[in-house]
Parts: sequence; structure tokens; C-alpha cells
Amino acid sequence: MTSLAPPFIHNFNALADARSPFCLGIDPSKELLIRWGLEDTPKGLREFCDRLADAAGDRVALVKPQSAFFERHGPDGLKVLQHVMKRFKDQGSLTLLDVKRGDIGSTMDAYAQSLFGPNSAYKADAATFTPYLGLGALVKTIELARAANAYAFVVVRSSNPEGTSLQTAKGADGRTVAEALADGIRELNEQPGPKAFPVVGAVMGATLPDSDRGVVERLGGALMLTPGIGAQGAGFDDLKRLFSGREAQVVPTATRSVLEAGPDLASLRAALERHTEPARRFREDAKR
Ligand SMILES: O=c1ccn([C@@H]2O[C@H](COP(=O)(O)O)[C@@H](O)[C@H]2O)c(=O)[nH]1
Repeated sequence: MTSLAPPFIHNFNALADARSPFCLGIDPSKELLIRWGLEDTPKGLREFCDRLADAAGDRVALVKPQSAFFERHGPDGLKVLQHVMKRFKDQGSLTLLDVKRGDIGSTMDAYAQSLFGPNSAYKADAATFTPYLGLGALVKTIELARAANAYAFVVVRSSNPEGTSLQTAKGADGRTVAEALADGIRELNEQPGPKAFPVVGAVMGATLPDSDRGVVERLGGALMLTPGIGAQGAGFDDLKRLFSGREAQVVPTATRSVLEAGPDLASLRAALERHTEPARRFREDAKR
């Protein structure tokens, strides 16, 4: 299954420089479909996605459809998910499927094939994973991602307040769960070999307190996907607070704060620009 295409990290960096590092989340909830004057059906879902793709054009490096909002419409919803991923790929964006898979190793192999393998319905460029059955259970997934030149974002510190007590609990060696995960991700990315490029990133909420700077430092060269901007209360200033010095590794993402501007195309484009521009300026800071 080894792919000859350039690795995700290479493609992302090129697009982030040419467009913006901003990752557009796609969560077509019932509320949003109704707000856009659409039916809460696969037909409405497809119209929503097509309109969003029209608005986005070639403005974003990466899109992040949340699988749950497509799965809830059954098999026809999954066809729309396939369709929207292809549409954005055709517009030159990379696709990150937000599915947060996490299971024992043997099941993870099957999930990895379903996301990145030759028979995958989605052929995602990247996907999200949860590590609570152990980072070790994701190792084969990461090998498959590496072979396919894809990328795995592992949840380390989520944007929601409910995650904190679990993610900051300390193990016997004194490290928090998040610190131990960050060390494990750095080690996975530093493994030598013919395809020795970073293939594992971290989900690190933009809502996190300053005390999480230490986790950021442990991550080495991993990309950091930073949900929490907009609807969850964080802003682009929080990126400076948490990730300064690591600007080139940050993938700012937001969903509702863009989608709520629809269905009008001009309003959607303006909302998108309110996210792509500060994300681009933040990345530029790394070059100063
Ligand atoms: O820690 C995390 C990881 C993923 N998400 C996802 O982001 C969107 C919500 O984004 P908004 O910008 O708040 O609308 C949704 O798909 C979540 O599953 C997250 O919020 N936090």
C-alpha cells in the first residue's frame, strides 16, 4: 500500500503557505440545515456541502468533515460524505476526516484501512484518533498512515472542559496523561527509516490554559490541530498565548463560527476570511 505521493506534511505546508493554514470544519447539524433553509435529509445535506464548497473555492488548505453529522443520515449520508470529500479534493484542499477512532490494535488496523487503504470509501488525507486504549494500539494505524502518506491527529488535550481531569491525571512516573502522550507522539515522529517524516499530530484545544505550554513543547515537530476558536470561546490571540515559537506547526480550525454565516455566499466568504486571514498572519509570525 506504499504511496508515491508526497507526504501529508509536505502538502499541508505548501497549501498553508499558498492559501492559509486554516482548517474549515464541516458539521452539518440539523440546526444549521434548518438555519440555511434546507431539509434535514441527505438532499439538504448535499446542498449544504455544495454551497460551502462553492463559498470556499480555493481558500482553505484543509477541510474537516465531522463524520457523525453524515452518519446520522444513514447510507445516503455517507454518500454525501464521500461526495464532499471528493469535491474539496478537486478544489485542491486536503481532507481530514474527524472520526476519532480508538480501539484495540487489531480493530484499529481495520479502521486504518477503512480510512487510508486502497478500498477506502473516503481516501482521507488525515483522520482523528483517540488514544484511550493506549497510544501503542495506534502504532499499526500510524504505519498504515505513513505508507499511504496520510496523517493521524491524536487527541492529546481536547477543547472541551470535560476532558481536563482525565487528560491531566498523573501516572506513576509523575507525567500527566497528556505529557506522556506528547512524548509518545514525538518518539513516533522521530523514528528513523526511509519515510522518516512526521506522520502523527496532536489535537490541542485553543481553549487550554497556559499550563499546557509544557505539553506543546514535548510534541517536537508534530502538527497541532487547535479546535475551540469561535463557538467554544477561544480566539486567534489564544494561539499566540499557547503556541508562540511553534506557529508553523499550528493548524487553526473552527466550524460553527464560519457555518453560521450561511447560506448567503458572500457572508460565508466573509466569515471564512475572518478565519483564514488571522490564521495566515499567525503562521507568518514564524518567519519573522
Ligand atoms: O477537542 C476537540 C476535538 C474536536 N472538536 C470538533 O470540532 C468541531 C466543533 O468545532 P466548533 O468550532 O466549536 O464548531 C466538532 O466537530 C468537534 O467534534 C472539538 O470541538 N474539540
